[in-house]
Amino acid sequence: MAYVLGHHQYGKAEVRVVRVYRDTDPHELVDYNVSVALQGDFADAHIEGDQAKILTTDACKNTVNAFAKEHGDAARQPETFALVLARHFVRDVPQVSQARVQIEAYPWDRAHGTPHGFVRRGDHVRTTTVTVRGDDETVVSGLRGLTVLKTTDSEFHGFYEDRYTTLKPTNDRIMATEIQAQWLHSVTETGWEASFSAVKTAITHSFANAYSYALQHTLWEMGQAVLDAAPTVSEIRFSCPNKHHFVVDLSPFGLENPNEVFHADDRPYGLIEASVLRAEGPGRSDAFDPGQAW
Ligand SMILES: O=c1[nH]c(=O)c2[nH]c(=O)[nH]c2[nH]1
Repeated sequence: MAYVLGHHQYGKAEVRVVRVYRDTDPHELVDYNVSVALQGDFADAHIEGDQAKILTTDACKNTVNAFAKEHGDAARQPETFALVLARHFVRDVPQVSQARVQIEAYPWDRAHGTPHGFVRRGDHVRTTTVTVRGDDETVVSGLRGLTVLKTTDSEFHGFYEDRYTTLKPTNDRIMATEIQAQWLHSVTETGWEASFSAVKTAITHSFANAYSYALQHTLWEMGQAVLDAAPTVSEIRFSCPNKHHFVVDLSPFGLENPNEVFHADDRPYGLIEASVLRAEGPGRSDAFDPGQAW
């Protein structure tokens, strides 16, 4: 035959499951969007139309929902929930050789101290990508949608110029971005919530405090801050749009504008991406969500 089947995987994407812990007072909840991708002995489904080895994607969805009850404790953290799910698919379904479970976790805050009222927190989404292949397990945590801005301590000048370059150099500008980051752990067990919080704090602290000569420079500073703060993180990858803020020309109105009034442009945007990793650490590119622009 002239053709061979290349990479293939399948599963259920975006199972929206909310788990309420009613046996606690006050109630607690987690709110997840779970995607499962399986690899294994599935070529016959493509080539022969033979479904004998296909665990249905419907069963994948059912497993996610059932595990939210049966493994309620694990479900409290996205990383542990993804681990029990991925281990199940690999260990209990013989034809599955690799399971990747990705979870987006939507944070909720308790409303006004009530035991059962919540307000969805919109400042970021927490993410995880867990991959299990035999005994090999990788855990990547992440966040997206974390929008940050600083009103000064950001310069951009000295750049290469060609005949199409019109950008004016600046010694003082607004810098803003919507941070998307994923970081690889060298462990599969830790206090996931505390770990997430330490990384998020390192990112925002570094963004706010480190003097910036470019968004590229800020990614490098934030990456180092995370590796300093989290000894069990071996690599962090950033994908950050430069949310340009342009100084509005108020001279037609006889007004000066010393960096006070800006137009917040939404597109196009510079997209700056970088990975920061420990020099001695082994790279595990296969652990990361390829959905991020890598
Ligand atoms: O921080 C920046 N990095 C760039 O590469 C770039 N390019 C650009 O036009 N503005 C900026 N800002």
